[in-house]
Amino acid sequence: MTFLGHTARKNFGQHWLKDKTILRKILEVAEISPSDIILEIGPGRGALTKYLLASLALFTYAVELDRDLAFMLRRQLGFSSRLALVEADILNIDFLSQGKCRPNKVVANIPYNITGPLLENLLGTLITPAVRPYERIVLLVQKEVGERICAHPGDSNYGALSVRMQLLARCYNICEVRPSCFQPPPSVKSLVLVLKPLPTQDLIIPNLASQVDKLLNLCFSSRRKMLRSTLPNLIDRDCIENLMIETGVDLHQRPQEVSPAAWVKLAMNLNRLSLNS
Ligand SMILES: C[S@@+](CC[C@H](N)C(=O)[O-])C[C@H]1O[C@@H](n2cnc3c(N)ncnc32)[C@H](O)[C@@H]1O
Repeated sequence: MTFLGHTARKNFGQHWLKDKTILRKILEVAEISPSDIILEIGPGRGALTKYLLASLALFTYAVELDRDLAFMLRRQLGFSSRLALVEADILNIDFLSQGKCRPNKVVANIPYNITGPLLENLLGTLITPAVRPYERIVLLVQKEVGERICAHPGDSNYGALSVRMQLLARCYNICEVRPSCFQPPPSVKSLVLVLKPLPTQDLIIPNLASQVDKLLNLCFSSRRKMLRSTLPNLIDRDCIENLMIETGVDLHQRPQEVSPAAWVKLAMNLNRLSLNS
């Protein structure tokens, strides 16, 4: 697919969003107000950027890796005093540590091949979460990944990613996006995902987070086993009954059935048991 002589680059995940209903939906769920400073990742040919410029947003940073597209966009939209077009790899930029003019929201149709590191860049990790997180992150992601992030205990796709993400942010699956909404169409379905990072006071402390991390790695590596069969790798078999009573978590469950809050309770008690021993 060529745009002003530019052929879409597969390795940069270039799929231009052309469906106006989806573009409007993204803007709607971003809930943009006049004080918002937006970060757009990968403006590409500017489909979403134009909507952001027409919105109430105070200012938009658009970060594009592709030099040719950045050049074309600068010529097309560079007149706007409410837009800074940054030619860079988003993974090398830390907007969160900026001062007063830092973006407070992210709105983007991202290249799917960098979803994992990008989420880490935007939210931090369970052990080292972003200190002053974005208020709201609206992303188009691969449907399968978005569904895993938003999955509930008991869903077939609920896993360690769901728990880690839900302990960092409220996660909402807004709507599915068909491949035909893009040009060229990607080979996978997509969805609009909204993440509302939790305020710092609702995050778990690093010590506890590393225990949760350890628990998730251990238990989800044997996802068919009941917790009471896996946990003796971490604590004395004799403590299992106590752990069940003190946490109220049924250890006959498999990891896929355990809620994020229950993982935290388990980790808290494991921390205590290991301090006592
Ligand atoms: C899926 S396209 C979206 C384009 C446009 N926003 C749209 O909706 O039509 C992803 C865009 O991200 C850019 N991109 C890829 N990797 C990037 C990175 N590491 N940093 C910044 N931009 C990147 C690509 O060049 C491409 O323009």
